[in-house]
Amino acid sequence: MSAFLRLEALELIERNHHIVRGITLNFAAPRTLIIGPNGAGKSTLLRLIHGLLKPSGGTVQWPQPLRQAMVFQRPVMLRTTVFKNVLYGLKLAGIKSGERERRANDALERVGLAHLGTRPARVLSGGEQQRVALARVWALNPEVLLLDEPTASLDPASSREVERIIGEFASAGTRLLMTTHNLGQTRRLADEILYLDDGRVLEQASATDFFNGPRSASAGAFIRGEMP
Ligand SMILES: Nc1ncnc2c1ncn2[C@@H]1O[C@H](COP(=O)(O)OP(=O)(O)OP(=O)(O)O)[C@@H](O)[C@H]1O
Repeated sequence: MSAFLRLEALELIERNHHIVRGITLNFAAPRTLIIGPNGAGKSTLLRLIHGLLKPSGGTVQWPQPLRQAMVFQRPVMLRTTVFKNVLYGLKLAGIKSGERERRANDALERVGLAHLGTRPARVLSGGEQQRVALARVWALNPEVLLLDEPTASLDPASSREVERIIGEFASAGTRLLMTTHNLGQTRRLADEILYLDDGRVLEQASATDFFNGPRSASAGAFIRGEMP
């Protein structure tokens, strides 16, 4: 597999604090899950990759430009209907009217919210709002989807529904880079694991190898639930 994304000596320093410490690696797997203890730098790494933060050093290289989208732990809903929330992203992306409506309908269908299209988005439950956020990115047909703890604020049933939709992105060929604290979810979704601790990548391994025998003491403790 050839890399679709390369990080070269990527570094982020904020107020003399090293948050990302010189990460060099290639991404080639369809679904990479980024895990590690609180404060390891997982969210920061995703933000650097998506261009939301400017690195202090090093580079983020896309050998071929890919359409990217990102989903956050807490979705931001515009003060309008569910349908218009999805339409708006398409408008920003320059998709022409007509095509926008078709795509928005298709995306809401895909996440199981077609019946809530006329509802104000901000009155929906957290789980439903996250599905609107996923519909918004589904409509944009991203080639890479970055997800930062997308189920962290959700109850188990909503989490599973969001996980199902994330699986649909993968089935449609969208590459996934995702952070989570849920090890069950990691096992269900990951092809590859990136284990971060204190701004460093301690392991990059297939999910099978990682769970069968993590090489670092930190990852071993993390899997056993023994992190402080
Ligand atoms: N803008 C900033 N200025 C200073 N420190 C920051 C900034 N952003 C993040 N940090 C610190 O960098 C470290 C990494 O944060 P980050 O949110 O990336 O970790 P994480 O692995 O995603 O953690 P969690 O699992 O708790 O979400 C933390 O110690 C955090 O407090």
